Amino acid sequence: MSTLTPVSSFDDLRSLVRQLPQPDTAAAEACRRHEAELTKPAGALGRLEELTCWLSAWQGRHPPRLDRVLILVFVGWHEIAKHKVSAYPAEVTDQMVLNFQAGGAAINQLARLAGAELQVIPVGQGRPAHDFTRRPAMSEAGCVRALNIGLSAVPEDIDLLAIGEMGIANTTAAAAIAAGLYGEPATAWTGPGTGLDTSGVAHKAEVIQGALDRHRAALKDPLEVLRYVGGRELAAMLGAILAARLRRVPVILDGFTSTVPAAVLQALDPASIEHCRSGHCSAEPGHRRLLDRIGQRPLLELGMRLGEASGAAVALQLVRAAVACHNGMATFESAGVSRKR
Ligand SMILES: Cc1cc2ncn([C@H]3O[C@H](COP(=O)(O)O)[C@@H](O)[C@H]3O)c2cc1C
Ligand SMILES: O=C(O)c1cccnc1
Repeated sequence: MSTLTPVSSFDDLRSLVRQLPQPDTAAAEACRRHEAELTKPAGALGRLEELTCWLSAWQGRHPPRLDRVLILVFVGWHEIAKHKVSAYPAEVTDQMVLNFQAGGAAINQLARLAGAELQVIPVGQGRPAHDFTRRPAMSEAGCVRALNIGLSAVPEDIDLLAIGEMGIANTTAAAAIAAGLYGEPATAWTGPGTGLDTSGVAHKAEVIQGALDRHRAALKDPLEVLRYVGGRELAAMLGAILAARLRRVPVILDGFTSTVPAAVLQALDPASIEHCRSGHCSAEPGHRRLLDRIGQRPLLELGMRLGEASGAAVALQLVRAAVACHNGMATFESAGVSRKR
């Protein structure tokens, strides 16, 4: 398998973003033409039809296929957790890694059901992202290491990738990045995460606002925002989304936290996340706001608020439904069905 060359600096990453491959418009066109021949009123499968042509465009083939689907869950640790910004204690992150390995987490069940391989990738275990109320969450070298973990995690022979995360307190980092990226107050992006009450959310927003105020001068550049107030699993997710683009692998995004790295990438180049679709809109209030900002319409809205790629994994069933119809249906001609009058 060919490997993508790791980046050695933020500038290196920026130059990768300037060389992004484009979708295969001929494959997408072949998909649209075939869609029109299938035994149904034109457009009757609604958004499922768009999904198949999106797959064709990025896979560069018609018909699209879903033989190998991969779910990557990046795990990160956060010193910011000590500010009581999560409803759960920091040790849950390690405990959940064991739970993933034992097959007991929600994503283990959903990945199996979706016919997807699941890989859980710890990012900087033993080296939590620093308390960003005091100093940057990561050095540039540390952030680059995390980006490279994501860049190298995407094989070239997969048909579809879903990404997700685990890391107690990472909705704090995600909200801080979103606020920093768009230059907005922390309150606009802060939510309950694992289940804070109203006063807990207010405290979380204060912690984030304090960090934004402290680092204000550094928050002019999207990658610096990620480095100052982010976390290692968020950087790795950005690397994986970028790797997928470079390999022309379509991506399903999960919740608020996994959509934030996509927004950072989009801030570097507005067209850089065209290979991504939002699997669902989570109950974390910042997610709807972020999806509007990056121009994505989620496939599902189920009130899920888990992370772990769980919403993306449920959405994979819709992608499978779309491909099953597109690749399995008869045409008007083959079935002898009359066309529109
Ligand atoms: C048992 C458990 C399993 C999880 N799986 C994902 N998360 C989710 O919750 C965390 C983010 O929320 P916050 O910022 O409020 O800590 C992340 O680990 C995320 O993946 C979980 C959280 C818990 C408690
Ligand atoms: O939307 C998310 O990504 C989310 C929400 C709550 C907890 N963890 C993740």
